[in-house]
Amino acid sequence: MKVTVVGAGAVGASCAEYIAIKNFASEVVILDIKEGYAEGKAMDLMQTASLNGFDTKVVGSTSDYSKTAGSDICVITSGIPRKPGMTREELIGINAGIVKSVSGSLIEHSPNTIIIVVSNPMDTMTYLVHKTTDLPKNRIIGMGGALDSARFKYRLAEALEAPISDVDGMVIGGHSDKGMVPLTAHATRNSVKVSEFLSEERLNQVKEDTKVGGATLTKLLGTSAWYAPGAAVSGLVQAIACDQKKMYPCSALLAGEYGLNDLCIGVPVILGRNGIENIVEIELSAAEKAHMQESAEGVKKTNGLLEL
Ligand SMILES: NC(=O)C1=CN([C@@H]2O[C@H](COP(=O)(O)OP(=O)(O)OC[C@H]3O[C@@H](n4cnc5c(N)ncnc54)[C@H](O)[C@@H]3O)[C@@H](O)[C@H]2O)C=CC1
Ligand SMILES: O=C([O-])CC(=O)C(=O)O
Repeated sequence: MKVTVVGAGAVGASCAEYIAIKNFASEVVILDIKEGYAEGKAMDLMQTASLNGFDTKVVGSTSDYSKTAGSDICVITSGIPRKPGMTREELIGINAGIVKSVSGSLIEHSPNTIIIVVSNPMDTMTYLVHKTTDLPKNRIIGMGGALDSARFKYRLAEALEAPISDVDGMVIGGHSDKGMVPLTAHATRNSVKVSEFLSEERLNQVKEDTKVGGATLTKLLGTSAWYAPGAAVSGLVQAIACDQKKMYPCSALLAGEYGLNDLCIGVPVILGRNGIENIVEIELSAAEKAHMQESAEGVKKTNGLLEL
């Protein structure tokens, strides 16, 4: 199992590290345009192999896509992150060009690959890859919901004063400050609805804190987060590589599911060796449906800025 990660920055390096530590891939190639940067990150990571007990070979490459040839899974993290006060949507001008050229180069060397898009604005960048490549739709996946759901569980556990392992919950919708739809009515603590323990007001606070999870960290760090994004990507990569058939909310191209068409947005999917093996349609309340519709309108507005 060969995995390529484009972008050796904060998220790319974190994701490569988690994939290597989990020890399910034979090779991880990290590629960046900054001379020597990916080679340096790869060497540093390889020097953790004996300490962390993994056999995955980590290779760095400066813009040489021949090293990525035959990758089963490619992750795109190349592009600029936001700074405090910015929205993810503001990154489209620079990141669209990067994601388009990177996905083309990856597919040229790995025509059978599955692509996971991370660069922001992620739902629109995922749509861009669908529109500008010939890959079948099950092989283009956007990562956002897995991260947003992890943040939702963190906030739920905080409110419940419970260990995170007691908590389950999912976030669907667009990966944006306003577009996320945390499914509070479905969230549970050991299969008991969290609404049995938390007031509507507290649950609304959890929802709002979840939606601005990325912005909160960007304000604290001066740039956007990397540990949880890297861990979330590695979870998706492992689900595909190990054919786990796990359900994650991912940005998928919709054709009628959830009453939505011709956009990529976060919905629950089953991930296995073929990428998105199924889109799961769950029953939403009237309020959740309305929020999902509003979220889709936001994503479509950003998609409209693409020069296709
Ligand atoms: N979808 C999600 O949940 C998340 C998305 N992100 C997004 O991921 C992206 C990366 O974030 P960071 O790693 O923090 O940024 P970073 O600035 O640390 O790293 C980005 C790397 O991409 C490289 N790069 C730029 N153009 C390239 C090209 N054409 N080919 C190869 N490499 C290229 C840069 O040299 C840099 O090393 C940002 O757009 C950020 O908004 C970040 C966190 C979560
Ligand atoms: O907040 C950002 O810009 C990066 C990101 O998507 C996240 O951490 O959720």
